Amino acid sequence: MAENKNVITVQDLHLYYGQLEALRGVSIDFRKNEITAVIGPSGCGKSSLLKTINRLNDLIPNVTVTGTVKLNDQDIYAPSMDAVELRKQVGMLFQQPNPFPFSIYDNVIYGLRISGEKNKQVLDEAVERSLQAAAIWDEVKDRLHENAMGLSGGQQQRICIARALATRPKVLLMDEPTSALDPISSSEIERTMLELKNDYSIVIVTRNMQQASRMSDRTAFFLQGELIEYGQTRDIFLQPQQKETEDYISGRFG
Ligand SMILES: Nc1ncnc2c1ncn2[C@@H]1O[C@H](COP(=O)(O)OP(=O)(O)OP(=O)(O)O)[C@@H](O)[C@H]1O
Repeated sequence: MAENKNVITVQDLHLYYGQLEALRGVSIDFRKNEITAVIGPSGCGKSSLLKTINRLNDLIPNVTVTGTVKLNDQDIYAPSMDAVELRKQVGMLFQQPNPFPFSIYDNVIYGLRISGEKNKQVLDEAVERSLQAAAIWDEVKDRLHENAMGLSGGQQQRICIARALATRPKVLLMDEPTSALDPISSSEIERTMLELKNDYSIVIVTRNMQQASRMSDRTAFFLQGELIEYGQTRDIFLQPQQKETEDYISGRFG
């Protein structure tokens, strides 16, 4: 059997906040070891899609989800799927870096500690491995027990990446991860992402068209809760098939 290249498979996904239909029958696959950019104007459902993939929408009252979302072959909405376990496999990064007000070390091991890991050697190794992968080890290795809130915004965001990586996720969801950062910190995060895609699959929501075009392998364009066009990033940017896509990426709306 051919190896499945998709890490996430979404089929006919509808998501309602009360009466409001925020996702209208979305079917999309995200490939392994690729960066996929999700673009579209404000309110088109980008964040809702991301939150559906690690079931963060479970926390919002009156949300209804229909359709299927699979992580490899596991249905993430199956009753047997534990949401905490899922979020270890599908990590998420937000616009504002959100480290906990603890030490750098305790931030990184957070997910391992809540799953009961107590072995100091295992935790120490996870901290070094994750901070290395998030490209911040050299900057913080001598201050692991200082409060993470004392770091710059870009450093905090890389601590959050390390925190997500510590549980060895399969997928990283990133919701505008650089939009609150200065240009230098943003390019550090971008460089980190390009290294991470060797080992992880990344889905990034971005409003920055340059970022989408230089970082991603594939791009998905959404409008009013619908997937309008999805394909190789160069095709979406150079030869969009839909007029709405062309209008959006050329800055005519949004
Ligand atoms: N918690 C919520 N309760 C009710 N409606 C919501 C909620 N979250 C999002 N919505 C609505 O769902 C629709 C899609 O919102 P979503 O945040 O997914 O869009 P987005 O494309 O990420 O927008 P933006 O680029 O502005 O962040 C919008 O109409 C929004 O107002």
